[in-house]
Amino acid sequence: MKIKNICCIGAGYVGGPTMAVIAQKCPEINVTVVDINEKRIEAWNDEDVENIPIYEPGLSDVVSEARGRNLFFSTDVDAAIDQADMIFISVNTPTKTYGIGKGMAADLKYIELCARQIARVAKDDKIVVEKSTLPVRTAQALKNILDNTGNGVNYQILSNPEFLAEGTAVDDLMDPDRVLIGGDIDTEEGNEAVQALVDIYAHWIPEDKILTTNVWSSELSKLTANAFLAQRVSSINAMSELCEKTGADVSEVSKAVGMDSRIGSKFLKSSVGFGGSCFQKDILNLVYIAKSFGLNEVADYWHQVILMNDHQKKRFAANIVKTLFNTVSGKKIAFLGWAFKKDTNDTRESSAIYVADYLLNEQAEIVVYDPKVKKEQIYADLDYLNSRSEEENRQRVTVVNQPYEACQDAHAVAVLTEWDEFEGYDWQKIYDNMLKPAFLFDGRKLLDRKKKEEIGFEFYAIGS
Ligand SMILES: NC(=O)C1=CN([C@@H]2O[C@H](COP(=O)(O)OP(=O)(O)OC[C@H]3O[C@@H](n4cnc5c(N)ncnc54)[C@H](O)[C@@H]3O)[C@@H](O)[C@H]2O)C=CC1
Ligand SMILES: O=C(O)[C@H]1O[C@H](OP(=O)(O)OP(=O)(O)OC[C@H]2O[C@@H](n3ccc(=O)[nH]c3=O)[C@H](O)[C@@H]2O)[C@H](O)[C@@H](O)[C@@H]1O
Repeated sequence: MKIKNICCIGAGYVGGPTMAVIAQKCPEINVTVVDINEKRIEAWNDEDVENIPIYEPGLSDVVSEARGRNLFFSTDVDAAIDQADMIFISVNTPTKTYGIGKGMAADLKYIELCARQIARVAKDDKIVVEKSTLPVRTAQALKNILDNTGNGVNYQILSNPEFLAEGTAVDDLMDPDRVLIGGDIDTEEGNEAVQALVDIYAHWIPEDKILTTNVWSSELSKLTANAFLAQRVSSINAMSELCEKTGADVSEVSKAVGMDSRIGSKFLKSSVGFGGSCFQKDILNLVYIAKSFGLNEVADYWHQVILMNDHQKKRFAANIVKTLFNTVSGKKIAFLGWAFKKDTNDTRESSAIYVADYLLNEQAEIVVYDPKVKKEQIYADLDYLNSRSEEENRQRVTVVNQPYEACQDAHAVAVLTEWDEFEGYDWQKIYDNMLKPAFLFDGRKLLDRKKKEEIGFEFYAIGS
C-alpha cells in the first residue's frame, strides 16, 4: 500500500516538526497538518519562516523547503481527513484537571474528539496513527469509537510514539535512535498498515532502526521510556543534595558513575528539577494506570520520581531565601532563563515557574530574562497557578529583553535554564551592578564556580 496523502491533527511541538521532516524526506507524499487553533496555523503559514510558532534549531529550513510544495498547514480539519490515506493524531494529552483521575490520569477528550471527527468524515478506509503519548490500550478505545460511529469503512490503528526531545527535535527526527511502530501484526491488514508506515520512515531511516511490535507494547514503551529518563534525573538530583552535605561534587559523581557502560553517561545532569510538558504527566499517567490495576507498589515506585522532582525545585527556592538572611521580602531576584531547557521557547512545567511562585510567596520582586520566551507567556504561566491576582503577578514580576538590565541592582541572580549564552556574559559587569553581597545561584551547574568566586560572588550551585 502506497501512502499519497497524510493528515496530521495537531500542529504543536510534535505534529509540526514531525510532519515537516516527513514532508521534506518524502516529496511524493502530500502532508497536511491541521489544527483548530487558527493563530497557530496562521503562524505556521507566516511568509517569514522565522515566525513559525515553534522555535527549534534547524526547523525553519526544513519548513521553508517543504512548505507549499507538499507540506500544508490548515484549519480545515474535515477536508484533510477526507483526503488522507493515513491520519496521525498528534493532539495534546494533558493531565486531567477534573473528575475521576484528576491530577493523575491523561485527559483523552481531545483524542476522542479526533476519533469522532474522523469517524464522521471518513468515506474510505484509513490508517489512523497514534502519535500522541497515550495510556496503554487507548487504541482499543479509538477502534471502538471509529467502528461504532463511522460510515462502515475499515480502520487500522497504529501506535507510533514520538521520542524527540525539544531543542533537538530536528536532529532527533533526522537521526532517531529508533522508530517504534505498533500494529495489529497478527493480521494481514494490520501488517500491511504497519508496512505502509515503515515505508515512509524508510525514506531516511535504516530499517534496522525501525522496530515493529504489537500495539500495546508500543503504547507502553513510550510511557516506560519517559519514566526511565525522568527517573535518571531524579536519581542524580537525589544525590545532588547528598553531595551538598558531604563535599562531593555531583558533576564528578555523574561522570564517575556514567563511565560505567552499564549505566551510561547521558541524562545524568543534576538540575533544579526536570520540566517540560511530558515527564510529569506521563509518569502520573503511569502511576494511575498501575493503581487502576491494583499495582500499588509499582505506582508508589514511579510516583517517587515526581516527589523527588518537586523536592528539588522547592529546596532550590528555599535555599535562596535561607541564604539571603532568611528573607527575600522586597528583594530583587534576577532570573536568567524561564524555558524548561535550553534551545526551546517552551515553558510548560518549567522549574522556573515553581521557583518564582515560591519566591513570590516570600514577597520577592522578580526580574526575568530569557532569550526566547515572550513576556505574555511568563505571565500566563504564573497566572495559571492561581497563587495570586494577575495584577499582582504583573506588579511583582518584570520581564526584560536584556540580561544586564535583569541583573542591575539585584540582590541575587538565579540561573534557571542552561542557555549557552549565560556563561559568556560579562560577569564582572553583572557583579559590579548588583547589590552586595552579590549572590549567584546556579540551578543548572552551568557556570564556572572558581571564576565567579574570584570576581566576588557568593556562589551556590546545585550539587556542590
Ligand atoms: N512536546 C514534546 O516534546 C513531545 C510530546 N509528545 C506527545 O505528543 C502529543 C502532543 O504534544 P505537543 O505537540 O507538545 O502538544 P501541543 O499542545 O503543542 O499541540 C497539540 C495541538 O493539538 C491541537 N488540537 C487539540 N485538539 C484538536 C482537535 N480536536 N482538532 C485539531 N487540533 C486539535 C491543539 O490546538 C494544539 O495546537 C502529546 O500527547 C505529548 O505527550 C511526545 C513526544 C515529545
Ligand atoms: O515525550 C516527550 O515529551 C519527550 O520528553 C523528553 O524530552 P523533553 O521533555 O523535550 O526534553 P528533555 O531533554 O528530556 O528534558 C526534560 C527535562 O529534564 C531536564 N534534564 C534532562 C537531562 C538531564 O540530565 N538533566 C535534566 O535536568 C531538562 O532540563 C528538562 O527540564 C524526552 O527526552 C523525549 O525522548 C520525549 O519524546
